[in-house]
Amino acid sequence: MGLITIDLYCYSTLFIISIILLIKQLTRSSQKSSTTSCKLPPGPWQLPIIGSLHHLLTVNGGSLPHHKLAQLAKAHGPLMHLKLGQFSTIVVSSREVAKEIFKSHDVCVADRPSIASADAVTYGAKEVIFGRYGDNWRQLKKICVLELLSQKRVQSFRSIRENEVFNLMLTIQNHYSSSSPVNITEELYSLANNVITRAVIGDRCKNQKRFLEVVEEVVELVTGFDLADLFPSLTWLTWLAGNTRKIRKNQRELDEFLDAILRDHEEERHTETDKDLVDVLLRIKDEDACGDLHSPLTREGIKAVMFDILAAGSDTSWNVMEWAMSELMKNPEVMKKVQSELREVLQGKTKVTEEDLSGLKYLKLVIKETLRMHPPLTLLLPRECREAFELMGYHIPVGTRVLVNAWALARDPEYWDEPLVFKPERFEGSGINYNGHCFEFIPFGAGRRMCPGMAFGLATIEFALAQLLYHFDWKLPNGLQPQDLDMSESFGVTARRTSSLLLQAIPRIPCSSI
Ligand code: HEM
Repeated sequence: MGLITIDLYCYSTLFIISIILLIKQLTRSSQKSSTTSCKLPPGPWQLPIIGSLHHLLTVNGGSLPHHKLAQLAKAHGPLMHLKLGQFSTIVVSSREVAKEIFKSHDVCVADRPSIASADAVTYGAKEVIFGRYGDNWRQLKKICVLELLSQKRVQSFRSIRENEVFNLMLTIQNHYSSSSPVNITEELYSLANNVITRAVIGDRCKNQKRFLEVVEEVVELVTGFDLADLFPSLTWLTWLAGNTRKIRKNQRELDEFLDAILRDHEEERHTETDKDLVDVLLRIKDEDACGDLHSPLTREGIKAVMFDILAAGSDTSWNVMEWAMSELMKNPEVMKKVQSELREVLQGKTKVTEEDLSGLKYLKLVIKETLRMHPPLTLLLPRECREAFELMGYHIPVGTRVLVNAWALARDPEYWDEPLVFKPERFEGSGINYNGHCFEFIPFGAGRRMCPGMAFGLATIEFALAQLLYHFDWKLPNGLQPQDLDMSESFGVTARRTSSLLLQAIPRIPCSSI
């Protein structure tokens, strides 16, 4: 779900592409692009073939696309036009432009671009994340919102969260006994993966470890608008990069896993109760005997949705928990305040349940502030314009890609006091929430394509952080000081930490099984 991954080695490839495309362009010089006569938004200067791509390249590969785009927006404005490879793209970097686009033109930008690698692994985008806007997508989104990820369903997975978080507490306790630091990055990754996997497929997967590896490998391959995705007409480039082969191989393996899981569920469904999300999907498929669904839910459709939820649900939650722990280590006074709240509210309880969380106001502010400074999907997910429209006096033609720099919006000094300081108090009584209407803060997106998994994600994040901070005190290992903690981020599926977070845990309140 990330975007542009471009490294130095790309320069030479870009040069070759430029030559080939230049020849193509010269031979077609009589054909005029329909967009050239339109008044497009301003943007940085473009090269004839590669467009604006060179503006995103850096000599040392240091700056990330959302950082670069934020810098460019300072020079060219909050509505900026770039040509990324073969695609005309607008980049939104202000609250006002985001509001205009999501409030007045959301339906025009409700499509996702067609990305060959994503289509391959999602059975032709027969799902929610990459699905083209239309009846099939609307039906699946409704199933997601009302059935798979509703508040009630999220509640029903409470015992999974309680059980997995308890296992995490035991693992950390064991690290203390062996006096080795905890690799909190790895532990939170496993936690997020286990919770989502059990919710989607239950405990019924043979060789679950390999299954999750395949899901991760596939996600990494489809994330990027790498060169092959940016120049889709150059099929040889995809071949050269080896992407097609890798994707085909992974897709086959992924499909075998998903198919076996689905078959097991089909064979074992004797009860009326849905044990996991695959059961829910099978029930909806069976109920279609009444013909309620606009288009029947197929086996492929179910497998595509299973992949969607596994892919979207794990890295995002993991990422937020990891950054929250990092920011708390960097800001000891915030750590002290959140731990005092937890210990005051929970009053020595050794068994913490989700019901105990309602009084944890400051913890919720800490999570909000983490999502402000570190939205996992820094540029949301790319949209594509399906109907031309006018925006701020500019013409936005059909087919234009739309990127919203949520990371830049949440760090803009025009909307935020001391935006680079981790200050959860800023949200106290502010009325700024996650609902996609406060456009300076949209970590879950906005409009029709907004995230349907917010309740699911927040439930895991809140419960895990509460327990980590309540049962243990935390120290940086080897005498490292908070100001020395490396907070650099790398661009991938989500904007994660570059280095793993290693911490020393000191048990404070004993933890017993629920
Ligand atoms: C803190 C955790 C999460 C964050 C910050 C997050 C953020 C996002 C964002 C920014 C988008 C794109 C919205 C847009 O294009 O406007 C998105 C889409 C999506 N997310 Fe999440 N997400 C999180 C957790 C989850 C979870 C746990 C699930 C599922 C269990 C999930 C499922 C989805 C799906 C299916 C979409 C595609 C929606 C569509 O295209 O209509 N997300 N998410």
